[in-house]
Amino acid sequence: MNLLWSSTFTDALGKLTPQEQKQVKLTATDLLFDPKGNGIQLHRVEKTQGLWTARVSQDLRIVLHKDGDHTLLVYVGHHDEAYRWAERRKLVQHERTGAMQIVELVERVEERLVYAEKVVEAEQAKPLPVRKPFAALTDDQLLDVGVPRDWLEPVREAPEASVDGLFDSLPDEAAEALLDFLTGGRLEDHIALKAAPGADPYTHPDAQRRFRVLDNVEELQAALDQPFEKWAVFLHPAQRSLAERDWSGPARVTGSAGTGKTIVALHRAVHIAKDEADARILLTTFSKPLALSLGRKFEILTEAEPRLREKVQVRTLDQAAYELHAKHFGQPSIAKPSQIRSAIADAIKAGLGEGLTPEFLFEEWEEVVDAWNVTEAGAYAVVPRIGRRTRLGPQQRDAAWSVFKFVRERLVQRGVMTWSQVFARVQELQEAGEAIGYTHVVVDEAQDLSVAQVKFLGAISKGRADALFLAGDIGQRIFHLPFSWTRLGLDIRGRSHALKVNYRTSHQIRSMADKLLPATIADMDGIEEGRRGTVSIFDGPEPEVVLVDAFNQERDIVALFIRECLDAKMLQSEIGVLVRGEGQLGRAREAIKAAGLDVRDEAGVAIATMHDAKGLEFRAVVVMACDEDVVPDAQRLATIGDVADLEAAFETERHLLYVACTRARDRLLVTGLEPGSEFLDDLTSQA
Ligand SMILES: Nc1ncnc2c1ncn2[C@@H]1O[C@H](COP(=O)(O)OP(=O)(O)OP(=O)(O)O)[C@@H](O)[C@H]1O
Repeated sequence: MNLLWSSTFTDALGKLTPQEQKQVKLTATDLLFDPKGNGIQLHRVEKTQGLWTARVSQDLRIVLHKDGDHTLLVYVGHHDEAYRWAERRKLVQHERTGAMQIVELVERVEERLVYAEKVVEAEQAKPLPVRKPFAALTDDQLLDVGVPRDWLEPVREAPEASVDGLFDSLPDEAAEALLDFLTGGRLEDHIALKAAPGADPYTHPDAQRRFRVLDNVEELQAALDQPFEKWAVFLHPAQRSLAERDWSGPARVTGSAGTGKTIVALHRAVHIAKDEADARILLTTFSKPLALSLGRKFEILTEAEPRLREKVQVRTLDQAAYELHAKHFGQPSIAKPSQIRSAIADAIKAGLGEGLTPEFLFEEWEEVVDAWNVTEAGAYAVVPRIGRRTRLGPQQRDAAWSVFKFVRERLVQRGVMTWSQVFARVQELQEAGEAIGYTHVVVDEAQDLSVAQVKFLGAISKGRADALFLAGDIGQRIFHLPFSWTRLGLDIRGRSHALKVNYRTSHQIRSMADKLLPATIADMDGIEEGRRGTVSIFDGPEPEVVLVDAFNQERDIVALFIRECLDAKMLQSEIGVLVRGEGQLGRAREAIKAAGLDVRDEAGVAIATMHDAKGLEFRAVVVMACDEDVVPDAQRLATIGDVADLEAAFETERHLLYVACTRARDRLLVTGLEPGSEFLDDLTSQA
């Protein structure tokens, strides 16, 4: 006997009070021990075959589906409402795909009446004919993407204005396919897998996104104990397949912001931990706040199986390299950027680096000399100056090298080393076959890896086919100039796959943010990432872009927006105000104060720079201070020493605005002073 639960049960449970949730937990646990429900009062739901209710308390009922070997928890709610829910649904195996679906009954009569009324009204007013976007689709086309047979006609008859309601009623796989079709995609890209005859309808990939088999009582209790996170259980088939595949080499999951790449990385780590007895996994990312957040999610995911935690370490990649260095060579003392700058300044004072600016030399050090760990003049003459397009003649190279030699000597004198040097030494360990303590590395936010980090990971990927799994979005690269991974020994060609369902951001906000980036972005290895064809799973209000003439006008508009969000029952902590840099944080604070709130309140409205916002999400976001000289950051662009690098830096500024806008779930407001950031023209374009 199998006990399963569905995502609809999870949603309904989340709406009950903690006290009610406890009562449900007791009854659900009883059902696990007694799936036949002998000791529990069960009642058949008269109008629907296979559905029953189980009594939790005088008022609460769990709705169950019982069929052969399976008992499925589908819903929970107060008596009348639970029955109403059950009477309007049935569970059926889809005739074409073989996936089990919860199908809403089509209320044909009622619909026809409403529709007829609309037609009459429409005739009276003589408006344009009603557009039905799916009218021409055949039964086969619709069945192939998982539309239930009962819904073929209602789908074809649905007027464009009512498609949102239609999508709410359809199984997710069908809704996603039709939504993509509506926005220019192809239904052929969504043809569902067909299960083998006689296969368990609950194990179909589309069924697994809504149903979960409970293996043991710990799993049920863990799921019921805490505010239940859907991502921990109900993966999209594409997410599950990437997390659980047997990869033949290093692999990468891509996808635009909010498509669940982090979720896949987490599930990948858990999958390896479950699958491989001797696995030692490093689950990592680039910043401490992101590593903390990854760690918290990992705890949630392993709630039912805490023993898996012994196999996984969550920390930043720098921290992991630091620890390895400390263990094998002693604790490194890391050089600060200010030390490098002052060494360059001293070298110039000493007459070195003739004709080259300190800024150019610093960037050359960061992007080329240190990044590639170039230690000799000969190597500098041949190093691929990727990302640097200003050519250096032999004399300039010599002049530059004299500075870098000086800097290297200075670092040795001071007993400090750069991160690149730390990674290079740890990489040598790995290449020499020393056990570095990790069998697998799972990296989130991989678009922002440095050259030295990619080289190190490249060495790890040689160890075993499935040693390395990366998650990242090239469109969100905000820290480094682009470079080729393949040239550094990390080859993911043929193993990079994009996710297309956005779980975080409303359709309206995502569509607007997408306009900031081209439809396709290629990385330096020529791997193309198509960004179109992504669908959001929910709708929301249109985002707004407002430009004003004065700071106080902007402040008042933002304050009003925050008040509106609070009136709409959002918590303060669910609202974020994001700005380009430290210099604009004051504007954010003023707006929050003007909304009558305390800026020091830890649980208050969050304020962050766009860089720090990476990895965060809020129900409402204000991207503030998008002025002409702030986004892109005019000061930063002015200090770029290599003129040819300007273009690449300009792109990272665009990425930053994309990252900021895509932190929003339901509401987005973008503000600035007239004439505003040039990127806002793209954001508001009609294309
Ligand atoms: N299968 C799922 N079911 C429910 N929610 C999901 C699922 N996958 C992802 N989410 C939710 O969608 C949101 C975005 O997920 P996640 O942070 O993994 O996306 P991402 O692609 O890594 O985003 P970014 O590129 O902005 O870092 C999160 O709130 C996450 O919990």
